[in-house]
Amino acid sequence: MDYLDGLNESQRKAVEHIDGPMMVIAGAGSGKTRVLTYRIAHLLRNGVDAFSILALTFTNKAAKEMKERINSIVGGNESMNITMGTFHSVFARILRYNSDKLGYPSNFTIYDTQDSRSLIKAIVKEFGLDDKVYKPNAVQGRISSAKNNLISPAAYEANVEIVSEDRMSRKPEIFRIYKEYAKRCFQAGAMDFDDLLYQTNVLLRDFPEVLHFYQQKFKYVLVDEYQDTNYSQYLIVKKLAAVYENICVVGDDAQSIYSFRGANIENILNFKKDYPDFDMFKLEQNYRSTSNIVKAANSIIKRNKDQIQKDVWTSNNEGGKINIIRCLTDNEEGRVITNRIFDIKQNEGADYKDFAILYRTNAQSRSFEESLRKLNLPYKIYGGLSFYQRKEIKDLIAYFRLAANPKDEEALKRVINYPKRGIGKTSMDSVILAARQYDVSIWDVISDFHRYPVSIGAGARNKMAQFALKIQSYAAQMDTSPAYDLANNVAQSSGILKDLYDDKSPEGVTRYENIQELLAGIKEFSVQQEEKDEMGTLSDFLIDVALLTDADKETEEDKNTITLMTIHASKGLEFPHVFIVGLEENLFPSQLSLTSRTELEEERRLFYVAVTRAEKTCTLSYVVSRYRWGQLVTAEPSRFIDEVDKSYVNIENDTRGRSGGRSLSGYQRPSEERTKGFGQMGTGNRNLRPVKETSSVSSKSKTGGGTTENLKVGFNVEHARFGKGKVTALVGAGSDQKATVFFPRVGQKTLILKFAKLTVVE
Ligand SMILES: Nc1ncnc2c1ncn2[C@@H]1O[C@H](COP(=O)(O)OP(=O)(O)OP(=O)(O)O)[C@@H](O)[C@H]1O
Ligand SMILES: [Mg+2]
Repeated sequence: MDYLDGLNESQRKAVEHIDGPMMVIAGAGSGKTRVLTYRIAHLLRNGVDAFSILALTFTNKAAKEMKERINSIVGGNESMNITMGTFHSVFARILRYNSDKLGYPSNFTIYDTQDSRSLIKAIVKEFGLDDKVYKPNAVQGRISSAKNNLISPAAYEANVEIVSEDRMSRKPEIFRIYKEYAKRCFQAGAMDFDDLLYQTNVLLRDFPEVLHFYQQKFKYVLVDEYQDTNYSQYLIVKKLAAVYENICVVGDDAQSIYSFRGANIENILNFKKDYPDFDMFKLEQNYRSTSNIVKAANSIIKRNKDQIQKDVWTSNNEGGKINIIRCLTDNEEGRVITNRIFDIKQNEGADYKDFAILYRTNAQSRSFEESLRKLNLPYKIYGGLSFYQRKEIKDLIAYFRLAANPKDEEALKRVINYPKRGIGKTSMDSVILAARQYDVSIWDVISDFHRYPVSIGAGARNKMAQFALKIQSYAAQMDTSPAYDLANNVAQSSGILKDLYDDKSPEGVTRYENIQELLAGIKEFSVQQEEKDEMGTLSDFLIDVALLTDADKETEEDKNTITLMTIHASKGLEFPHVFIVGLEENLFPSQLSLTSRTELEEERRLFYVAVTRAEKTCTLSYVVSRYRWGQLVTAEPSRFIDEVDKSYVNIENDTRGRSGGRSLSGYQRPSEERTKGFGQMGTGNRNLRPVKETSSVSSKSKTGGGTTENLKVGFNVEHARFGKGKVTALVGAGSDQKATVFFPRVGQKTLILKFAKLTVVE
């Protein structure tokens, strides 16, 4: 079969467009990413050299999948030679080849968000500023936004408008912090995430021969998720495509959700200005979702004023309605959703990987983790505290970073006295102070006390010098040893492995195992590199690690697991069954977004993104009270629930007015103890109108003793064969209502109430 047969008429036209600028703006699930993939395959089929293609994707995982798909269409492994990945990972590599021009070492460090924050914190402290006013987060946001708009420290300081904005927000010293921050990153041979784009712009601006080289190399440029590019990214793409103008961008203005990171929807409008003769393609048929989901999503997004008109339709089945579940607490939400997943899996033979739980903030994952773990269901959390952010992993990686770039100050400060080698804080403070006075990096001082004398005790000085020697010996092996050999050597001789091995507490054992896992990962990296006939240094490995996006952190055994992630990270992905949780005012939409229409519209786009991830079923949930910031707060259902057209919605367990005195049974949840007087559930139910009345349990299911009428999650029940148990979830209504019950004797069962002989017991 011809590969073009896998496309509809409009998609095919877009794919067959080879030369000249083009743009596809189309709704979710309409095949934009598919068009991009097929278009690359089509280019290759038409004799375009793989080396001349640059494709920018939202995650590295998406790039990997795209390559596999291209290979399956074209045959062979030509896709290996395409430059493809996220903006950050593609340009980090380009910067590595050219770093000397910018005065950076080729093994420059990439500072993660935590590194940046700790550096900002240190600067605020050194400047004697109040860190309650100059909060690292806020300052970092400001610096990041400056960089993404290509505003240098000098330009920042000279910009009257910006400086007066800072003054208005009572942070007039940000320009000084920015300047010092940029200087210190440079001294440390480090770039933060924004620098990867900022410095690429500097490189292409100040070195015409470099620009020329890449313009000639990348004759075809393709960008997915174009609506979320920021100014810095826009300009890179514009410069690279300036000669051949073979540029293809695909996106959906209705899914622009990264404006807080400087993403600029105007880039879509700029495209029209930059390439007046561009060809525009529209895709309107959605292939992903049931028609109920597509229609519900349309009804959400049409409330936004700022959008390009689109008509998305589908010929897929109608499917079920969007379910809305109300829970009392976040813990109950965890249980109910988990049980629902369990049921769908049992009844439909779905795989774990068919399910996604999407939330607004990472902190919401806890209750789901707990209940998934209880039921022993495999899951994977993307984002949040990932493997690479664990202390022991960061410690060992800090050694790797130093081996690649000894000037990396954040890494140096982290491990100069770990494992303990008797270098105290006072000596370190003196060294840091001296480094500032000599205007060099800490590394310069400790590796050459003759040149940079510091008045500290001889003992401390010796220990620091020994540490420097150790790092130098690692650094010497960087370019000659395969990643795994050096990593293993560092893990042993730094003393980290021994330190963790000696700790026999369960946590210590886990940490030791984590280090082994990291080493195993590096081993795998080394083997893969060898297969490509490359050595693969530890510093190559570090780039891969530093630029993993939230959706990338997946290992082999993660493949068939339930996905937990933020909506932001879910962009571009699809799952048969999607649960969007925590639909409450001040959480989603987020409290911070309630001050302006544009911000509220961005939250609504986020909601649209979430709903359009679903293929077969989409479930929304909200709770009446939730623990936030260590306190129980009463929540109101999100306005977004109300905004979905009622014809596509099924409100499931609306139990208003029926909660009576039996709302919370004794052992239902520990939260009850935490919340005396928490009895007025339903008060938060403000805007919700039940679509259909649901009776909790058919009263005909009376059996023997207590009846199961008004059965609720948390009730103790007894079953003739299974014995005593506890209700963990209720699903459906009327004669179809089912209860999931955990029986200590036999495990969990889902029972149809009209058949099951259940008795409520105290
Ligand atoms: N012509 C087609 N025939 C069959 N399946 C298709 C066709 N076009 C797209 N699909 C499928 O529909 C789903 C959505 O496509 P794709 O992910 O490319 O959409 P998208 O527009 O990029 O979505 P998003 O806006 O969420 O990024 C995918 O599973 C894709 O394989
Ligand atoms: Mg896509």
